[in-house]
Amino acid sequence: MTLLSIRDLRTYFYTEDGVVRAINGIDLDLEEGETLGIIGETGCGKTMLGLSILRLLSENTKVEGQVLYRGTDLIRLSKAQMRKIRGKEISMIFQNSLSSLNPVLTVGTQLAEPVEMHRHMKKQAAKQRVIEMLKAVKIPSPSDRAVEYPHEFSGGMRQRAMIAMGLACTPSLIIADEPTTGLDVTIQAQIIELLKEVLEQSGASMLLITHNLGVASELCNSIAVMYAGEIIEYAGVIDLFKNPGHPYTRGFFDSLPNRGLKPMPGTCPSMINLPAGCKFHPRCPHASSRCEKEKPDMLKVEEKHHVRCFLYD
Ligand SMILES: Nc1ncnc2c1ncn2[C@@H]1O[C@H](COP(=O)(O)OP(=O)(O)OP(=O)(O)O)[C@@H](O)[C@H]1O
Ligand code: NI
Repeated sequence: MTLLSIRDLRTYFYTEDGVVRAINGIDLDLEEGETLGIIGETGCGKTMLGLSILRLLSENTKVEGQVLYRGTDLIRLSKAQMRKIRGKEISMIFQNSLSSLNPVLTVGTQLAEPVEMHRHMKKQAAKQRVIEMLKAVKIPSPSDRAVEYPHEFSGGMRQRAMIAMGLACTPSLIIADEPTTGLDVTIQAQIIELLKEVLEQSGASMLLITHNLGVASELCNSIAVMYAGEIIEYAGVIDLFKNPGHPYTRGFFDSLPNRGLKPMPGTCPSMINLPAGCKFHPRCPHASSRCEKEKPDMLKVEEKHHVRCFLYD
């Protein structure tokens, strides 16, 4: 069953400098129980995609298209209806756990909040649930830790607490934005193991936003590669690593430390002045005059492997 269907999603910011086109027509399907990775260079719109799905954007933003969650278009829900979905049906685990947690509230109080709100639990029951949650993410002495403040937690423990918060109301979909970034390698591995375990136990689907390909390969079934607010390649995880099709994906892989550290020439285009045609053409070693004028569709190179590039036309 398809849990989430995104159709022609577009997210624009209206700024003094002009319109920032952060998401430019994204189509994606996420199946029940699937983990889909969203990868790409910094600034390509990964976080904006997550925030657009949950409608966590500021007033100067316009979101167009459809985000169908179990057939309901989230874009068209009222703010009150959206609040009922957020945290309960779909939750988000953010990049920086220190800035996402409130420094003046204990970890336990913060974890209890969504439980009390969505599950209508009384204070005492919610407290019990918080301790269970901390236990589930393997935080030692959970009842002692629940009364501590975020700064008393180490980075790894805080990220565990964030995951616990994301799971508090047993959501069907978790959007995790760089859940291991900033943690040292050993802790990173522990958090990946923990995410694997919780996904297996809960059966939840996950949209995993990351530029860490190691993390993506450990957790994802399939991967969508983003460039300048578009998906330019989509494939099963093994297929993508074996046969990256888009010149951007290949360049991105080659630029990584474990794959040669060969820097890709140029930078991501400004989202205010996007190039015509294929948005990657100014940086592409294979660009032809067609690429300057025409935007390629997603072309099928193999079963479940699509690439937005005329090389496959
Ligand atoms: N509030 C805002 N107003 C205007 N532009 C914004 C705003 N927030 C983000 N942007 C722009 O939207 C684009 C996409 O940003 P986004 O944060 O989604 O990138 P990202 O892929 O998540 O990058 P990173 O890997 O660094 O987290 C960027 O060009 C950014 O400058
Ligand atoms: Ni981001």
